[in-house]
Amino acid sequence: MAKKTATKPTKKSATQDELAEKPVEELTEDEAASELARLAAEIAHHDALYYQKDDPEVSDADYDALRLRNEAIEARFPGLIREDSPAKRVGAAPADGFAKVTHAVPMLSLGNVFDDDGVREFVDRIRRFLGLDADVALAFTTEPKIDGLSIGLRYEGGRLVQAATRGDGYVGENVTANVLTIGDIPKQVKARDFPDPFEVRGEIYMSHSAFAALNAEQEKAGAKIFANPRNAAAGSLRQLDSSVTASRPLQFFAYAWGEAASLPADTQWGVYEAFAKWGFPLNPLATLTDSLDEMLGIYREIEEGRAGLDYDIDGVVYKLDRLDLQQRLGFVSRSPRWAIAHKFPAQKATTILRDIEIQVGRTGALTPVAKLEPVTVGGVVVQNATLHNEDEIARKDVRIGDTVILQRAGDVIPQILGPVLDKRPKSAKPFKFPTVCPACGSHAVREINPNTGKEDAVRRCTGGLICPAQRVERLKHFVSRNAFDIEGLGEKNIQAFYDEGLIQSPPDIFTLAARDAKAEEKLESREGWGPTSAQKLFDAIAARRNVSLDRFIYALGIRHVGEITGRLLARSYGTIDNFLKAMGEAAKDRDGDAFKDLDNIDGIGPTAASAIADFFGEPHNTEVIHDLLEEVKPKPLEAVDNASAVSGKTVVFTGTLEHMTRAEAKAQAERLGAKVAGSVSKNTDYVVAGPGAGSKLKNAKDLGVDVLTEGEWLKLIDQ
Ligand SMILES: NC(=O)c1ccc[n+]([C@@H]2O[C@H](COP(=O)([O-])OP(=O)(O)OC[C@H]3O[C@@H](n4cnc5c(N)ncnc54)[C@H](O)[C@@H]3O)[C@@H](O)[C@H]2O)c1
Ligand SMILES: [Zn+2]
Repeated sequence: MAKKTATKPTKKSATQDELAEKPVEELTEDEAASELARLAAEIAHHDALYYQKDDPEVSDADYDALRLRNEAIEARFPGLIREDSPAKRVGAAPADGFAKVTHAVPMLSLGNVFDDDGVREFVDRIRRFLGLDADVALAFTTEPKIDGLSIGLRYEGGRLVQAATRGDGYVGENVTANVLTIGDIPKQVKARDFPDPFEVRGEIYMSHSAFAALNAEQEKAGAKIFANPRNAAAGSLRQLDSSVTASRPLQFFAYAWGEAASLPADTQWGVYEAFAKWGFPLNPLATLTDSLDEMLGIYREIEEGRAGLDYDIDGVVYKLDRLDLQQRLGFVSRSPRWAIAHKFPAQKATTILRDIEIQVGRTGALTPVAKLEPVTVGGVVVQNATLHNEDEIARKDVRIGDTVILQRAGDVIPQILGPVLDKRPKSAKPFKFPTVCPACGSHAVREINPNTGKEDAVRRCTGGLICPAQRVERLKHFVSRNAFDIEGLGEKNIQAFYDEGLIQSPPDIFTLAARDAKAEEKLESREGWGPTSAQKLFDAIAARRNVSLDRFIYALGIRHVGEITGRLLARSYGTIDNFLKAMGEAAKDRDGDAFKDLDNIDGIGPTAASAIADFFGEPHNTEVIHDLLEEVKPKPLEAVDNASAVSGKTVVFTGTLEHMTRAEAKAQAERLGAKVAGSVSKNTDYVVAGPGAGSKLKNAKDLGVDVLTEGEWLKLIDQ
């Protein structure tokens, strides 16, 4: 187990922050190298969140700014371009859980331009590359750039045999079972001229209406809310269970191809026509033109019609029509020379930030929401915008009363880019993020990630059992199968009893029968209930008054305490009284022995240890537990052998064991009443050291702890 170190948040050093702000022209070579390293790491981090988890933590605009800065620095210092430069990469490698598919033809990205000049240069560059004069007409297809995720569909003998995501462009994820559930995508193409094999490529997307319906359902179920239709489409497609994908309405447009035995035409447009004939959906706004002015005109038409479309688009893609010329032009780095995306500018507006409201989610996360003077951005009235989290507010230094710049990009939730400093009222003070939960008054804390030593961006309420924002979810967890497992008290009944005020917190469950006996309106007279079913429920509840200690601990819903940790805690502390006493002390003093012992339990990491101490440091929680214990007497996990020679002793195993695995040795020791710790301290009674034992053995010797061989240990426990 990783030892707990001083977990002060490691703040980015001022120099690194300053560096990030420095104009590219002023960077020294050393600074540029360090900036490029930082950008490579930061962009890789965002790519993993965006492409693998479908859960970005910064807006696309912020992400694009990182990429642009990387490009600018690379352009000035070409000698410093890194092997792992983000400019050379596409997407992210496949996530775990999916089989990998190597693309026969790489699936790359597209270059971007942001204005008419960019498009002009793109066309000029093509002419220069091909050595064509300005009077030679060049035809281009124009079509909306769909904001979804690309997919490669491989057909053999006309049958869809494999579907793969783009991944890192070379290796994608096999999502065939999921794609088979998408109605838009032909599973079999009978046409005789359909190439064999043939890989059709295009975009999978989710419509606005489907997205809104999905999020409404997710919210009802307390599940993850998707930031935008793109994330929802990607999250829905990249499911390990294809029945989940089947329940999400995904759609498809074809616009490209990969490996092909032959092609039905020698132009992009000709292939599109064949796609349509074979039954693949083509975007109805796609057209063909041979004039630059017309391309730009079409761009504007599509941009104007954008708000009326039922799906997100973020630009227009131009592709050179002739395939022989595409072939000659080829690719540069991560994009083709013969195609480009003309991106729409993000829609921006300024307005006044009236207030910052803190919402508490069902997991206790505190989210700041900007309350704005209503303003129209891109045809939509906006009154709320996300501020993501505490650090984001501080970084952007947005204050209540500020005039702020608002942006609605492909994202459905508008973003605040920053304040207009000239318009800042004198009275505006930096926003103080609350450290108590606005819903229940409990402490709200930021966890420390033990791997990075950094604070989690999210602040969470610790009042799990009493926080109204979290209560129902906690109650559902409390009665769930691996916790109290009360038959007849499932999620539906808990919700109903909660809504009616019958059960507000766990102790109420156990007073239900007594209250019902006195009540005028009895449970049995409710719709769907009767005397038998009511009595059955009361009996089921009564049967749980002696639930085992591990279930009891797990039921409390402490963050990072799952069933296994619940069991470890129950084993280590034996009785509820011991446990509560130790946790009370651990909560009071993070440097004290009680906390160290907790942190030392083999299998409990520093994150869980802190979360447990936070939980018991919150008086609201201990009050609920106190009330609960008036009703419930948790029983120790399993009879441990108190008469054994090692009962009550603390033992540490280290090195290789020969007669049993580490897990077996641990379980056996615990059965005999010993505590198994992960590291050696002055409280350790025995260290059992096998071959290869290292620092623990040394610590034991330094501290004068008894060191046993495996054989000596077995003798001691009489096995
Ligand atoms: N917020 C974040 O953390 C984060 C992280 C990574 C990427 N991003 C965002 O993702 C985007 C970059 O992703 P990218 O590398 O996939 O590039 P891209 O999405 O800008 O362009 C390439 C993609 O466009 C798609 N496309 C849609 N319609 C098309 C059409 N008609 N013809 C051809 N291709 C079409 C294809 O899937 C293709 O792979 C940016 O918008 C970026 O902001 C955001
Ligand atoms: Zn709360």
